[in-house]
Amino acid sequence: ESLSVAPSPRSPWVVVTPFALPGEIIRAKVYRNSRLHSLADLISIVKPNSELRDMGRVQCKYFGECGGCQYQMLSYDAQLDLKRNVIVKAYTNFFGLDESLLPAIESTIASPLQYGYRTKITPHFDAPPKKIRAEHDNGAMKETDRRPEWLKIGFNKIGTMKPIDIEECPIATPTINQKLPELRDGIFKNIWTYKKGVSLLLRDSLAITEDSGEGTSSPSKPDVPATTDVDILAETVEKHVCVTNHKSTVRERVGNKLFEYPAHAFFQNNNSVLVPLTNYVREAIFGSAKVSPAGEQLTHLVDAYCGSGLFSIMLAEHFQEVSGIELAPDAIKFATKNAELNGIPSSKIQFRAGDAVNIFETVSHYSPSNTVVIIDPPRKGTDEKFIKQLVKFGPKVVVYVSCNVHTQARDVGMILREEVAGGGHYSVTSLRGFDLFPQTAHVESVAVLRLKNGIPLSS
Ligand SMILES: C[S@@+](CC[C@H](N)C(=O)[O-])C[C@H]1O[C@@H](n2cnc3c(N)ncnc32)[C@H](O)[C@@H]1O
Repeated sequence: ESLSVAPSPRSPWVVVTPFALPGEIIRAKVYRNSRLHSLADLISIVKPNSELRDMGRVQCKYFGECGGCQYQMLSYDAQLDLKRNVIVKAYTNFFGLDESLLPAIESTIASPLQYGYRTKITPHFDAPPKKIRAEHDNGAMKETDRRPEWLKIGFNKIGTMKPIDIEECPIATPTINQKLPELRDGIFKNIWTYKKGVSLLLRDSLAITEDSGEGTSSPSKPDVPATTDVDILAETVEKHVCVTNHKSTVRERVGNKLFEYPAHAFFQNNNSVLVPLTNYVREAIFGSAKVSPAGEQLTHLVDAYCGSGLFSIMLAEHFQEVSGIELAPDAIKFATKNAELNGIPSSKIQFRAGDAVNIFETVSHYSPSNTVVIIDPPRKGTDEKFIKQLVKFGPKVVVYVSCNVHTQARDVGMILREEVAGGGHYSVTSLRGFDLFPQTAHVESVAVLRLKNGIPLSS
């Protein structure tokens, strides 16, 4: 979205318009007025910012209409720069402390895939409108295998809650795009059976074959218990399939590890960036030479908001003991299963279902000065209760991974303000974006905090 400020003598007034870039002169039509700002549709670009905009880069036929990927006219480097600015602005507005307490915000780390990366999409459609259903029920309408004009299966039109029809999604993986037409055809054929709108699910998964235990696979009975089996799987089973049933199991490979999770549950949506992301977190903790800065001995890991165990399992080999916590019980079952799947003994890694704040009771035997806590909460961020417990525990290193840099900036500010029980404060030692969502305005942000004695705070 672009922000245009109405010229004086008007009172401060901002017009929010999608798809416009800094420095452009645009013609826009206001469709809604709110307090201190209006929302507008872009009608035309009177003077483009030709340094930034190149419409030849756009790869999606729905660009400008679909609310999804607004950055396609930008070079990838410009997208990464803009995302860095989002982090700078979020910390300027929400950190709540002096910005001199922050390190230089480094350049955003690129995604290896910039299209064809999304492993999950959820197109949706509305049920037949009443009038049309009445016509159908009266027998006044012919059955058809083709999509009726009123039926749109796709993503919301920008600025609305109504879907536009989407036949392909260039940011989704090829496996998902191959499945989409078949799924859409099934809906055309059965549209009169839908009384309500439906959100579809398409997830890219590695095939789980007979050999690898499909059908027998259950959280309590791991289908691939030993590391050697994982290696065999790596060579033999890398066929991708598209999972559409919310209750099915999805399997993904991240580096030399395998992860399974229920199709309806959370998993990071860009597989291509997960090795760079988890390597980055490892290096942020231990230093690039795997030598911990200034004689730190980091032997214990706490993974708060652990989902199905991505960070715990990817980093387990670098720690003596790992403990994860997550609210969703089925994600925890899969995290435990994933540890087994990758040959990590239960004596070393444990996962618990519960609110993240409860983890500090269960790791009271961990020595804080040897402990790293990873926090990866949902968009709303973490909360004061968790932060108070975190600081009371006082781990040596905190890595805060976030898909919402605004709540992250607020939470990091809160952590820095608290004084640790044994004295000292946290300081941010690195802050940088990760591009999990190329072509879109979203950015993942990773902040690394270390406990220092006697760091002065200015607010
Ligand atoms: C952004 S996801 C991160 C998951 C995992 N770290 C990963 O990378 O796959 C956030 C997770 O936090 C979980 N969650 C939400 N609220 C929570 C809470 N109060 N305590 C613990 N986990 C929570 C969600 O179920 C979700 O799995």
